[in-house]
This record gives sequence, structure tokens and C-alpha cells, in this order.
Amino acid sequence: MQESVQKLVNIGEMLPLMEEFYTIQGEGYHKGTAAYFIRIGGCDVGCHWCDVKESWNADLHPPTLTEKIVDNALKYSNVVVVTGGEPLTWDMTLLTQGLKSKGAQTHIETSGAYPLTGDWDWICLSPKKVKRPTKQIYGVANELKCIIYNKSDFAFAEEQAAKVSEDCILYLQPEWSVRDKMIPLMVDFVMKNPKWRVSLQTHKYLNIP
Ligand SMILES: C[S@@+](CC[C@H](N)C(=O)[O-])C[C@H]1O[C@@H](n2cnc3c(N)ncnc32)[C@H](O)[C@@H]1O
Ligand SMILES: Nc1nc2[nH]cc(C(=O)O)c2c(=O)[nH]1
Ligand code: SF4
Ligand SMILES: [Mg+2]
Repeated sequence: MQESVQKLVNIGEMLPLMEEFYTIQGEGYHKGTAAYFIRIGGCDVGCHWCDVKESWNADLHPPTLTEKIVDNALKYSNVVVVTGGEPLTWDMTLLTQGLKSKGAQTHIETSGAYPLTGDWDWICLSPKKVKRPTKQIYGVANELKCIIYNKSDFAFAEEQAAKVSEDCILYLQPEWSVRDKMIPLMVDFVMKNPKWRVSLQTHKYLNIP
């Protein structure tokens, strides 16, 4: 990457943009509602079941002016979900400033593995065992979305729930490839532990992005 471009990426004036699309939020608290998604490339958390591995290598995604990303998003929706990749790989300050200054609601999907930057109206924290969230994000997460891939993930979810604020909404979401096996266990778990809710990747059932 050109040095001048790298400098702009480092300060968040440009971001490696993988894709952007207007769709229905499929997961968690806001599921079922229209939102514009901005998917930023770059992630080194390394979840073996990640459903967007194409996002991991930031070099494959063109550095794009943040101001252009903002202006384009606002053409579609006042609710903008920033995801990735791991968006907190990058400084989210300018992106969220731009979005909010033009009246958008800013939502983030994050593993929380890197320091929290940006001004967010909604933070969905989806913690990963392989690279734990920073301490600072637990107190400000609006929803905790724990992925259930195997039985040990229930204990991890409880451990993570102990760290978030009291009003953080707690979700268990089945890892897509093992959903038929894990959903019955999740249903049983949520009935026994009703502070938890079930989240499904409803966009995959709806055949939308
Ligand atoms: C692709 S990640 C990108 C944002 C961020 N890196 C993160 O992990 O939160 C978006 C959401 O999809 C979830 N996810 C990724 N792969 C999944 C899969 N195979 N099954 C279910 N959820 C998955 C993540 O846990 C996260 O909540
Ligand atoms: N429709 C839709 N909803 C989503 N919620 C979180 C997603 C993500 O990949 O971060 C996602 C996604 O990729 N599509
Ligand atoms: S942190 Fe998110 S983007 Fe990164 S590998 Fe895990 S699920 Fe995929
Ligand atoms: Mg997704």
C-alpha cells in the first residue's frame, strides 16, 4: 500500500471497504429492521467457523475514503451497522462522527478484541475465546451475542455475561453449520436460564445478504 494511503487508513480517514449493502438486520436485538451494512476488511481473531473469512486480509479490500462511505450509506438508511472483519482493528472515530453528524444511528458488530473507538448508539459484543474482549467494552455493550458451537460455549457465555452491565441484553446464537445439533440444547438452556434469549441468523433463512 502507498505510504500516503496507509497514513490515512491509520487515522481512519480511509478504511478497507469489503462490501456495503442495504438489508434487514438478521441477528440480535434489532433483527427484522432495515439497516445499511458497511463491512470493513481486516480481522486476525481467527474463529475457525467464521462465515466471512474473505474479510480477514485487509489488503484485499480497497482503501476507501471514509467521507464517501458515509455519504453513500446515508442515501439508503438512517441506521448503519458497521461490521467486518473486525471493525475495531481500525479507528472508528471519523466514520462514526461522519455518520452521526448527518443524523444516522451507529451500530457496531464487534468481537471487542481491540480498543473501542467511535461513538456508537448500539454495541453488539460477540466475544471470542481465542482473543478476549478488552475490559473497557463490557461496561458499554448493549447486547452480548455468544456463539454456540459446542457444549463448552454455554460456560463461556455465562462467564462473559458476568462481565457486562446489568441492562445488557443476553443472546445465544447457534454457529450456522451446527445449528441443527445445537438449537435443541440452546432451547433447553434458555428455558432453564431465562435471562438468555435465542438469536438466529434470520437473514440466512430469508436468503438476503
Ligand atoms: C462476521 S462477524 C463480524 C464482526 C466481528 N468480527 C464479530 O465477530 O463480532 C459478525 C457476527 O457474526 C457472527 N458469526 C460469524 N460467523 C458465524 C457463524 N458461522 N455462525 C453464527 N454466527 C457467526 C459473529 O460472532 C458476529 O456476531
Ligand atoms: N442481514 C444481516 N444481518 C447481520 N447481522 C450481523 C451481520 C454481520 O455479518 O455482522 C449480518 C449480515 O451479514 N447480514
Ligand atoms: S472475530 Fe468476527 S470476523 Fe473475525 S474471525 Fe471471528 S467472527 Fe470472523
Ligand atoms: Mg454476517
